[in-house]
Amino acid sequence: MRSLTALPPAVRRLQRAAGGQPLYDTATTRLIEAHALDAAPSPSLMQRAGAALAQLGRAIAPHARQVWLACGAGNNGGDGLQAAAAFQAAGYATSVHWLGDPQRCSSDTHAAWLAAQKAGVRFLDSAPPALDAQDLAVDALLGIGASTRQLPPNDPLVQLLQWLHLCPAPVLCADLPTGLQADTGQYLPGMAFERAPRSPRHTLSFLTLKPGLFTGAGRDAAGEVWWDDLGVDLNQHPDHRPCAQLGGAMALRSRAHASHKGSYGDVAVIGGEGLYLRGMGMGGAAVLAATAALHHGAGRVMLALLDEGACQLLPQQPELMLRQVSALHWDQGVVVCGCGGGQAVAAVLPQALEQAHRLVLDADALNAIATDSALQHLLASRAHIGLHTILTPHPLEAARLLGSDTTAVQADRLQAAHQLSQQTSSTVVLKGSGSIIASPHQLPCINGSGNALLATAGTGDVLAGMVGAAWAQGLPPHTAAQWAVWRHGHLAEQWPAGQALTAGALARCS
Ligand SMILES: NC(=O)C1=CN([C@@H]2O[C@H](COP(=O)(O)OP(=O)(O)OC[C@H]3O[C@@H](n4cnc5c(N)ncnc54)[C@H](O)[C@@H]3O)[C@@H](O)[C@H]2O)[C@@H](O)CC1
Ligand SMILES: [K+]
Repeated sequence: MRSLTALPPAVRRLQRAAGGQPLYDTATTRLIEAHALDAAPSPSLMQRAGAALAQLGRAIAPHARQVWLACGAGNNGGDGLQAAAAFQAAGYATSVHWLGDPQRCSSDTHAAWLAAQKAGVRFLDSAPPALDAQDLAVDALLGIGASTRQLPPNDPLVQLLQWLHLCPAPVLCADLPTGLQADTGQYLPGMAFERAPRSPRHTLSFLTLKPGLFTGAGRDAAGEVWWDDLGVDLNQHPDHRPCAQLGGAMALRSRAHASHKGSYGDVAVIGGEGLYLRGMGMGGAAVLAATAALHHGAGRVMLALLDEGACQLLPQQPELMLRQVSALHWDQGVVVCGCGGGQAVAAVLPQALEQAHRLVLDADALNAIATDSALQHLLASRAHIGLHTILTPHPLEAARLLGSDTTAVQADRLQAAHQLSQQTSSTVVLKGSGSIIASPHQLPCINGSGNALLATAGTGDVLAGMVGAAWAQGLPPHTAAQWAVWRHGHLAEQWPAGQALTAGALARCS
């Protein structure tokens, strides 16, 4: 049994329920650190970081006999050395690989090196001790000071990283997993492994929470994320502005007894290219979006299939009202356009872009807009005439709209979502691990829920329907997107073990 009662109040396990936590980029974290260091705190920030690592380490691995710490040459390594002194003082057999040099390190790290020596920590220069699953390893090689450089395969840092990767004991990362970039959630070149690590990961982030822990490769790299502000007030200076916030649990408003279907808005889904057009029926995607909108609380859901009236009734979901596009009321409710729209959706987009008051654009609608400058102009003009739009691209769709490529989008997901939001004056949901929600003039949000069960066909259509449902029920667009993305991920997290997640089942979940 893990006991977390020994943790000091400043060390907080990040609960998914704690949405709204501010996230800070490296430049701002450095500013906060500099202001804090100016006050010459005692104990020093590094001593606090080391003590917090040791305390969390003891909670993660309460039956550890041995603790091994891989410490780099910079201050991240200094945090590790302070932790080593604390582990040794607490009675653990503690050993360290340190890549630093007492003649060349910072004064804080020098003090940490002296503390570790005084405590009796063993300094190693050959293989690490044989650890088992009860023991603990600490990654204190690189933190926010990591920079791109070419390391030869026999470089000691590369070797230590490999040992950490193959280590059977859980690994506690000091501040950041080594090589993960704090601002983007991408690994530095040469620092990523193809296979998942052998043991669980925890990360204790110091001073601030960093966006890179929650998006891109960050969630896999960091494992469970913890945070210690080291006793520093992050709000002490107006320049300490977060770059994003972490999205968490949200609830829709409770329903008044005296309400009716009109109180919860309409969603109209347009999509589902017919089989006759190119031999590929895509009605399922539109049905999934509409079903999800229905099961997530929209008062009424209309479905306009782009199949020339081939489908006349949906016996499996009779609540969905079939409509022709010409019969839709563009000024009412929310229009979700694009799911399974194929090539047929291009024909309805001019009208949707010009007339739909609240428009969610997904999938093929985004692809059609990316290749048509007239549609791009219509999209960008919507905000100027009081019409609102939410885009739900995956990285490739975002790349097409931005005229870039997936690698560039993934290299800085926050920036890509921000740029697309500015370019289109829309709320953007950039999907993927750690989905980003960005809107003009709002702090972006990184969603904290979800798992790889969602990596199956149709889950994006379900999300588009859920966004539409939340928006139709009266949430503002940014909040509606946040709610839907969080809920979508949360449902996947709650999915019964051993049961396959299908988009159809997800759409019916609420
Ligand atoms: N100064 C302090 O008192 C505090 C420091 N803190 C820690 O300090 C860290 C930042 O320290 P630093 O600025 O020294 O940076 P790091 O310790 O993260 O990294 C810098 C060191 O790594 C080397 N390095 C960088 N990129 C490399 C690469 N690709 N391959 C090999 N070596 C590389 C540099 O030459 C330098 O020696 C934070 O992440 C945090 O862990 C925090 O605990 C707050 C308190
Ligand atoms: K680290």
